[in-house]
Amino acid sequence: MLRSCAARLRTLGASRGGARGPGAARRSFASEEVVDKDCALPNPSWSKDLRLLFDQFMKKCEEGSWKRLPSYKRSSTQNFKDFRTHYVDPKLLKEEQMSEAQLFTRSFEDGLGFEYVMFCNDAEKRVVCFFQGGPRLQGVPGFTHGGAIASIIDATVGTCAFRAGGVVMTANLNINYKRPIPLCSVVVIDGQLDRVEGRKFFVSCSVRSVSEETLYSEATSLFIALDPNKKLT
Ligand SMILES: CCCCCCCCCCCCCC(=O)SCCNC(=O)CCNC(=O)[C@H](O)C(C)(C)COP(=O)(O)OP(=O)(O)OC[C@H]1O[C@@H](n2cnc3c(N)ncnc32)[C@H](O)[C@@H]1OP(=O)(O)O
Repeated sequence: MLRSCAARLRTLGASRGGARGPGAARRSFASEEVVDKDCALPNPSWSKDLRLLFDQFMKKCEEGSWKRLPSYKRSSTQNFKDFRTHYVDPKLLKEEQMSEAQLFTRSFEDGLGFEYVMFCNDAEKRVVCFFQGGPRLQGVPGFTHGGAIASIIDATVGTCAFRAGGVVMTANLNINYKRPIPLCSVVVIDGQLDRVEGRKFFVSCSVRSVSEETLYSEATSLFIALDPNKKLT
């Protein structure tokens, strides 16, 4: 699996006209189309497994019960603009740093970090994420770092809570790591909103292999919908 992952990355580099120096990477990053690119679509680094799952669920979207969630390096939706003005103390915001800010799970070059796509089924209160962790997410040799797994779990269960409760933040995330995830393999994260108590959204998820034979991790979480009358800091 690792060899095919490295091979895919080599072709990716070639398809981009070879290696790029940091300047080139930053130049391409700075251009608007890169920042506004929908990252939740296939790119050359996606494995066959990830493309197959994507195609399967795109068919479900045509049937109407599921919806693919676009994903960007930076979110310019009104929700997040309100978030910043409403909840963040302007003294904490250093504009020059904020101009570089982007979603952590979208801050790696194609294929090196988090390759993923999420689909939601609001009727079932579910969000499913197909995740391929790249070579920059290594923990122990050959396996995905536990913090990277926690990040993609947080994003998946967080999106589940967000769809039900709007602007939420993670208050608690408990993960049981049952089996290590081989680096560059594809896993299925199935998030389910379990219950809502006022501003508290309880979401759980499983992380399984594509064949569903291996249960890698299980998690429970609590997200809190932000109180418009409370500052965060
Ligand atoms: C449109 C664009 C789409 C994009 C989609 C992207 C979606 C991404 C989604 C996001 C993905 C990434 C998300 C991230 O990565 S968010 C980043 C990580 N999280 C944080 O930094 C949050 C830090 N914590 C806080 O800011 C506050 O504690 C919050 C805001 C969470 C609550 O402070 P607030 O002052 O508002 O509320 P409260 O303290 O009155 O508590 C309220 C109730 O909750 C109960 N409680 C609180 N904490 C815990 C706990 N640990 N266990 C059990 N219970 C807890 C508490 O007892 C009370 O219960 P009750 O007395 O009412 O019964």
